[in-house]
Amino acid sequence: MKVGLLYSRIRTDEKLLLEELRERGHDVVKIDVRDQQFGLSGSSVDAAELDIVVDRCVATSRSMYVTEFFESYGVPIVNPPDVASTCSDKVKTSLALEEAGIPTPDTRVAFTREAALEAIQDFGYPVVLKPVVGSWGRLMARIEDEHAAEAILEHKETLGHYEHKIFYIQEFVDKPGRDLRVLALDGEPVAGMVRSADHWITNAHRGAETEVLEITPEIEDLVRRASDAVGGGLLGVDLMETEDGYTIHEINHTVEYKALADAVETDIVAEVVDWLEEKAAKSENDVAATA
Ligand SMILES: Nc1ncnc2c1ncn2[C@@H]1O[C@H](COP(=O)(O)OP(=O)(O)OP(=O)(O)O)[C@@H](O)[C@H]1O
Repeated sequence: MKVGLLYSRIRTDEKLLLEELRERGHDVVKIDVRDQQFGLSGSSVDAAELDIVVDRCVATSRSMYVTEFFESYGVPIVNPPDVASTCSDKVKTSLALEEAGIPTPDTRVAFTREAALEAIQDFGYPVVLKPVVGSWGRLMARIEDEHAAEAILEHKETLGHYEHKIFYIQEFVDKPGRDLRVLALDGEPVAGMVRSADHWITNAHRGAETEVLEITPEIEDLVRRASDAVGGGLLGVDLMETEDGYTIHEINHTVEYKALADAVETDIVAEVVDWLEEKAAKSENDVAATA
């Protein structure tokens, strides 16, 4: 198959994917989105010759728009723009999970400092404030008291880009020093890891320790439903443990899998490529059936 790889930086994740695709004899067209222009009916890349496109842009802004273009050029894309749009925005993700009846941390959004402070006081301390669009735990705050709340809200309102004036306030989940990441392909869990840290933000790239997560039927069911809720695809579903069971706080649409690949025995990159092959073949069959 001929695969278009959209990227702006080749990380280990992309290297692993490229290696697996090439080992299997697939033709890969590397598309550095920084060098391209995307027109309404086509770009300098011949989209018609691609069987599938994989979006690996690090910047959410690029990922959001470039997926729109390739979908409009009629190429199957992983992940499609509607999935990127929901997963890249914490408000949309929270609403999608809630609508699907999936446990997710209680969250409120406010647009002014005053309204945000009221919401924070309703939750009580500690409370979590997150940017609506963001990753790697950046610019997240665990707020312990009113003085800190006032200062952070003032800073965000005064110094922040307009997106930072959307205050996304979330209950603090008193998790046991770890969270869980499951990689899923159209809802099917491939592998999972536990990320443990002394810090309340337990992201792997911040140095959390990782170990294999046993995917229980309960986790499998939640991951499948969470994936369906945002439109499926190649996703990283993040869960936290609470006294009342799991809660899902995040679904990543350009998921990094390097840490997971290191933590588990499963050859996750091979599984991803198997799945891409199936997707490309299915799309070819669908086209043939309608021709
Ligand atoms: N409400 C919460 N209560 C307690 N801890 C939380 C809460 N929300 C997030 N965390 C911790 O912070 C980490 C990062 O949170 P989140 O995934 O929402 O941010 P992110 O910037 O989207 O990170 P990533 O891109 O790595 O998924 C989580 O893995 C978890 O350890």
